[in-house]
Amino acid sequence: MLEVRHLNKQYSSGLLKRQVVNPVQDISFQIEAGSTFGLMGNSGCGKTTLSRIILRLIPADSGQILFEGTDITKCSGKYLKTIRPKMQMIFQHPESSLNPLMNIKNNLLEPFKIHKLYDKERREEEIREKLALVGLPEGLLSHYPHEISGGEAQRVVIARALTMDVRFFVLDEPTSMLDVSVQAQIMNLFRDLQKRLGLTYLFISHDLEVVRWISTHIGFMNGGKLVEQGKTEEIIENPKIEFTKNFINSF
Ligand SMILES: Nc1ncnc2c1ncn2[C@@H]1O[C@H](COP(=O)(O)OP(=O)(O)OP(=O)(O)O)[C@@H](O)[C@H]1O
Repeated sequence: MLEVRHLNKQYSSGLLKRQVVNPVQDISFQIEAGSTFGLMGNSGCGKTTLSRIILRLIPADSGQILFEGTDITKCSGKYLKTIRPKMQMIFQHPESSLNPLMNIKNNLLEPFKIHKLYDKERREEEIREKLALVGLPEGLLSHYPHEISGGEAQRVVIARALTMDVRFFVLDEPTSMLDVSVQAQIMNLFRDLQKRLGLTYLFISHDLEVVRWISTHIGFMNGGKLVEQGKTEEIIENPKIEFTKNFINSF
Protein backbone atom coordinates (compact mmCIF):
# COMPACT_ATOMS: atom_id res chain seq x y z
CA MET A 1 0.00 0.00 0.00
CA LEU A 2 2.65 2.50 1.10
CA GLU A 3 6.41 2.43 0.82
CA VAL A 4 8.69 5.21 1.98
CA ARG A 5 12.28 5.21 0.71
CA HIS A 6 15.10 7.32 2.11
CA LEU A 7 12.99 10.36 2.98
CA ASN A 8 14.77 13.51 4.17
CA LYS A 9 13.55 16.87 5.38
CA GLN A 10 15.51 19.76 6.82
CA TYR A 11 14.32 23.10 8.20
CA SER A 12 16.41 26.13 8.91
CA SER A 13 14.87 28.61 11.29
CA GLY A 14 15.73 31.33 13.81
CA LEU A 15 15.69 35.08 13.32
CA LEU A 16 18.89 35.99 15.11
CA LYS A 17 20.88 32.81 14.65
CA ARG A 18 20.19 30.30 11.86
CA GLN A 19 19.44 26.88 13.23
CA VAL A 20 19.14 23.73 11.17
CA VAL A 21 16.69 21.00 12.25
CA ASN A 22 16.53 17.60 10.53
CA PRO A 23 13.20 16.12 11.62
CA VAL A 24 13.28 13.40 8.93
CA GLN A 25 16.55 11.66 8.16
CA ASP A 26 16.87 8.81 5.68
CA ILE A 27 13.59 7.17 6.68
CA SER A 28 12.43 3.99 4.93
CA PHE A 29 9.55 1.65 5.82
CA GLN A 30 6.55 -0.12 4.31
CA ILE A 31 2.92 -0.61 5.29
CA GLU A 32 1.04 -3.55 3.81
CA ALA A 33 -2.59 -3.00 2.79
CA GLY A 34 -4.95 -3.77 5.67
CA SER A 35 -2.26 -3.47 8.35
CA THR A 36 -1.17 -0.87 10.90
CA PHE A 37 2.28 0.63 11.34
CA GLY A 38 2.62 2.21 14.78
CA LEU A 39 5.04 5.12 14.88
CA MET A 40 6.44 5.98 18.30
CA GLY A 41 8.94 8.45 19.65
CA ASN A 42 9.39 11.33 22.04
CA SER A 43 7.93 14.75 21.44
CA GLY A 44 9.73 16.64 18.67
CA CYS A 45 11.39 13.56 17.11
CA GLY A 46 9.71 14.19 13.73
CA LYS A 47 6.60 11.97 13.66
CA THR A 48 4.19 14.68 12.51
CA THR A 49 6.62 16.07 9.94
CA LEU A 50 7.06 12.58 8.50
CA SER A 51 3.31 11.99 8.26
CA ARG A 52 2.71 15.39 6.65
CA ILE A 53 5.34 14.59 4.03
CA ILE A 54 3.68 11.22 3.35
CA LEU A 55 0.36 12.96 2.75
CA ARG A 56 2.15 15.48 0.47
CA LEU A 57 1.08 18.38 2.70
CA ILE A 58 4.73 19.45 2.79
CA PRO A 59 7.44 18.49 0.30
CA ALA A 60 10.37 16.21 1.13
CA ASP A 61 13.90 17.38 0.32
CA SER A 62 14.69 13.94 -1.11
CA GLY A 63 13.45 10.37 -1.12
CA GLN A 64 10.41 8.58 -2.51
CA ILE A 65 6.88 7.80 -1.38
CA LEU A 66 5.21 4.98 -3.27
CA PHE A 67 1.45 4.91 -2.76
CA GLU A 68 -0.17 1.85 -4.32
CA GLY A 69 2.99 1.48 -6.41
CA THR A 70 3.10 5.06 -7.75
CA ASP A 71 5.84 7.50 -6.75
CA ILE A 72 3.76 10.40 -5.45
CA THR A 73 6.76 12.62 -4.76
CA LYS A 74 7.15 13.12 -8.49
CA CYS A 75 3.59 13.15 -9.77
CA SER A 76 1.90 16.22 -11.22
CA GLY A 77 -0.60 18.40 -9.35
CA LYS A 78 -3.39 16.99 -11.50
CA TYR A 79 -2.51 13.40 -10.61
CA LEU A 80 -2.01 14.35 -6.97
CA LYS A 81 -5.62 15.54 -6.93
CA THR A 82 -6.71 11.97 -7.64
CA ILE A 83 -4.36 10.51 -4.98
CA ARG A 84 -5.07 12.95 -2.12
CA PRO A 85 -8.69 11.94 -1.55
CA LYS A 86 -7.51 8.37 -0.96
CA MET A 87 -5.51 9.48 2.10
CA GLN A 88 -6.75 11.16 5.22
CA MET A 89 -5.20 12.44 8.42
CA ILE A 90 -7.17 12.14 11.66
CA PHE A 91 -6.03 14.56 14.35
CA GLN A 92 -6.21 14.82 18.15
CA HIS A 93 -8.80 17.59 17.82
CA PRO A 94 -11.48 16.28 15.44
CA GLU A 95 -13.56 19.45 15.77
CA SER A 96 -10.76 21.36 14.00
CA SER A 97 -11.50 19.24 10.90
CA LEU A 98 -15.20 20.22 10.90
CA ASN A 99 -16.70 23.50 9.71
CA PRO A 100 -18.22 25.09 12.84
CA LEU A 101 -20.73 27.08 10.77
CA MET A 102 -22.29 23.99 9.19
CA ASN A 103 -24.40 21.32 10.84
CA ILE A 104 -23.12 17.73 10.74
CA LYS A 105 -25.19 16.86 7.68
CA ASN A 106 -23.70 19.72 5.66
CA ASN A 107 -20.21 18.87 6.92
CA LEU A 108 -20.76 15.35 5.58
CA LEU A 109 -22.21 16.63 2.29
CA GLU A 110 -19.31 19.02 1.65
CA PRO A 111 -16.90 16.53 -0.02
CA PHE A 112 -19.67 15.35 -2.40
CA LYS A 113 -20.21 18.98 -3.42
CA ILE A 114 -16.49 19.65 -3.86
CA HIS A 115 -16.00 16.52 -5.98
CA LYS A 116 -19.40 16.90 -7.73
CA LEU A 117 -20.34 13.32 -6.84
CA TYR A 118 -23.77 11.67 -6.93
CA ASP A 119 -27.32 13.05 -6.82
CA LYS A 120 -29.20 14.11 -3.67
CA GLU A 121 -30.67 10.65 -2.91
CA ARG A 122 -27.36 8.82 -3.36
CA ARG A 123 -25.55 11.36 -1.16
CA GLU A 124 -28.08 10.93 1.62
CA GLU A 125 -27.93 7.15 1.29
CA GLU A 126 -24.11 7.25 1.53
CA ILE A 127 -24.30 9.45 4.64
CA ARG A 128 -26.83 7.15 6.34
CA GLU A 129 -24.71 4.09 5.54
CA LYS A 130 -21.46 5.61 6.83
CA LEU A 131 -23.11 6.99 9.98
CA ALA A 132 -24.28 3.46 10.77
CA LEU A 133 -20.77 2.13 10.09
CA VAL A 134 -19.24 4.47 12.68
CA GLY A 135 -22.10 3.93 15.15
CA LEU A 136 -23.75 7.37 15.10
CA PRO A 137 -27.50 8.06 15.19
CA GLU A 138 -29.10 10.01 12.34
CA GLY A 139 -30.47 12.47 14.90
CA LEU A 140 -26.96 13.93 15.12
CA LEU A 141 -27.17 15.31 11.57
CA SER A 142 -28.96 18.49 12.61
CA HIS A 143 -26.41 19.28 15.33
CA TYR A 144 -23.50 21.70 14.97
CA PRO A 145 -19.90 20.64 15.78
CA HIS A 146 -19.95 22.48 19.14
CA GLU A 147 -23.07 20.51 20.12
CA ILE A 148 -21.44 17.08 19.88
CA SER A 149 -18.81 15.33 22.04
CA GLY A 150 -15.16 14.78 21.06
CA GLY A 151 -15.81 11.08 20.48
CA GLU A 152 -18.82 11.84 18.26
CA ALA A 153 -16.81 14.43 16.34
CA GLN A 154 -14.07 11.85 15.73
CA ARG A 155 -16.73 9.44 14.39
CA VAL A 156 -18.13 12.16 12.09
CA VAL A 157 -14.64 12.84 10.68
CA ILE A 158 -14.14 9.11 10.06
CA ALA A 159 -17.61 8.79 8.45
CA ARG A 160 -16.84 11.71 6.14
CA ALA A 161 -13.57 10.10 5.03
CA LEU A 162 -15.37 6.82 4.40
CA THR A 163 -17.93 8.54 2.15
CA MET A 164 -14.94 9.47 -0.03
CA ASP A 165 -13.69 5.88 0.03
CA VAL A 166 -10.47 6.73 1.90
CA ARG A 167 -8.49 3.54 2.49
CA PHE A 168 -5.26 4.93 4.02
CA PHE A 169 -5.41 6.87 7.29
CA VAL A 170 -2.72 8.68 9.22
CA LEU A 171 -4.01 8.62 12.79
CA ASP A 172 -2.05 11.27 14.71
CA GLU A 173 -2.75 10.68 18.42
CA PRO A 174 -6.43 10.32 17.47
CA THR A 175 -7.70 9.49 20.95
CA SER A 176 -5.31 11.35 23.25
CA MET A 177 -7.80 14.15 23.98
CA LEU A 178 -10.68 11.79 24.78
CA ASP A 179 -11.85 10.28 28.09
CA VAL A 180 -10.41 6.83 28.73
CA SER A 181 -13.74 5.02 28.13
CA VAL A 182 -14.38 6.92 24.87
CA GLN A 183 -10.77 6.30 23.87
CA ALA A 184 -11.38 2.55 24.05
CA GLN A 185 -14.56 2.85 21.97
CA ILE A 186 -12.80 4.81 19.23
CA MET A 187 -9.85 2.41 19.20
CA ASN A 188 -12.30 -0.49 18.85
CA LEU A 189 -13.98 1.37 16.00
CA PHE A 190 -10.65 1.80 14.18
CA ARG A 191 -9.92 -1.90 14.50
CA ASP A 192 -13.44 -2.93 13.54
CA LEU A 193 -13.40 -0.71 10.43
CA GLN A 194 -9.99 -2.07 9.49
CA LYS A 195 -11.31 -5.63 9.60
CA ARG A 196 -14.49 -4.84 7.71
CA LEU A 197 -13.09 -2.51 5.05
CA GLY A 198 -9.41 -3.52 4.86
CA LEU A 199 -8.21 -0.04 5.90
CA THR A 200 -4.50 0.72 6.26
CA TYR A 201 -3.22 2.86 9.15
CA LEU A 202 -0.13 4.81 10.08
CA PHE A 203 -0.78 5.21 13.79
CA ILE A 204 1.19 7.89 15.64
CA SER A 205 1.22 7.79 19.42
CA HIS A 206 3.23 8.22 22.60
CA ASP A 207 1.33 5.36 24.24
CA LEU A 208 3.01 1.98 23.84
CA GLU A 209 0.01 -0.02 25.08
CA VAL A 210 -2.32 1.57 22.52
CA VAL A 211 0.21 1.11 19.71
CA ARG A 212 0.84 -2.50 20.75
CA TRP A 213 -2.89 -3.24 20.71
CA ILE A 214 -3.54 -1.89 17.20
CA SER A 215 -0.27 -2.26 15.28
CA THR A 216 1.02 -5.19 13.29
CA HIS A 217 4.34 -3.39 12.86
CA ILE A 218 6.03 -0.73 14.92
CA GLY A 219 8.77 1.83 14.35
CA PHE A 220 10.67 3.98 16.87
CA MET A 221 11.89 7.45 15.94
CA ASN A 222 14.64 9.35 17.69
CA GLY A 223 16.04 12.69 16.53
CA GLY A 224 14.56 12.42 13.04
CA LYS A 225 15.72 8.83 12.46
CA LEU A 226 13.70 5.64 12.41
CA VAL A 227 16.08 3.81 14.71
CA GLU A 228 14.31 0.44 14.97
CA GLN A 229 11.34 -1.18 13.24
CA GLY A 230 9.76 -4.59 12.80
CA LYS A 231 6.85 -6.78 13.86
CA THR A 232 5.25 -5.33 16.98
CA GLU A 233 5.56 -8.29 19.33
CA GLU A 234 9.08 -9.17 18.16
CA ILE A 235 10.34 -5.64 18.81
CA ILE A 236 8.58 -5.26 22.15
CA GLU A 237 9.76 -8.66 23.37
CA ASN A 238 13.26 -8.29 22.01
CA PRO A 239 14.35 -4.71 21.21
CA LYS A 240 17.77 -4.60 19.61
CA ILE A 241 19.02 -1.14 20.45
CA GLU A 242 19.43 0.77 23.69
CA PHE A 243 17.03 3.59 22.77
CA THR A 244 14.15 1.18 22.11
CA LYS A 245 14.91 -0.84 25.25
CA ASN A 246 14.78 2.30 27.39
CA PHE A 247 11.66 3.57 25.63
CA ILE A 248 9.82 0.28 26.21
CA ASN A 249 11.05 -0.02 29.80
CA SER A 250 9.74 3.45 30.56
CA PHE A 251 6.18 2.07 30.22
N1 LIG B 1 7.87 24.39 9.73
C1 LIG B 1 8.88 24.16 10.57
N2 LIG B 1 9.95 25.00 10.61
C2 LIG B 1 10.99 24.75 11.44
N3 LIG B 1 11.07 23.69 12.27
C3 LIG B 1 10.05 22.82 12.26
C4 LIG B 1 8.90 23.01 11.43
N4 LIG B 1 8.03 21.96 11.64
C5 LIG B 1 8.61 21.19 12.58
N5 LIG B 1 9.81 21.69 12.95
C6 LIG B 1 10.72 21.10 13.93
O1 LIG B 1 10.94 19.74 13.57
C7 LIG B 1 11.05 18.92 14.74
C8 LIG B 1 10.05 17.78 14.65
O2 LIG B 1 8.71 18.27 14.81
P1 LIG B 1 7.43 17.30 14.73
O3 LIG B 1 6.22 18.14 14.95
O4 LIG B 1 7.49 16.53 13.47
O5 LIG B 1 7.67 16.33 15.97
P2 LIG B 1 6.71 15.24 16.63
O6 LIG B 1 7.52 14.02 16.83
O7 LIG B 1 5.47 15.09 15.83
O8 LIG B 1 6.36 15.91 18.03
P3 LIG B 1 5.04 15.77 18.93
O9 LIG B 1 5.00 14.35 19.38
O10 LIG B 1 5.30 16.72 20.05
O11 LIG B 1 3.87 16.17 18.09
C9 LIG B 1 10.83 19.86 15.94
O12 LIG B 1 12.07 20.22 16.44
C10 LIG B 1 10.12 21.04 15.33
O13 LIG B 1 10.40 22.22 16.06
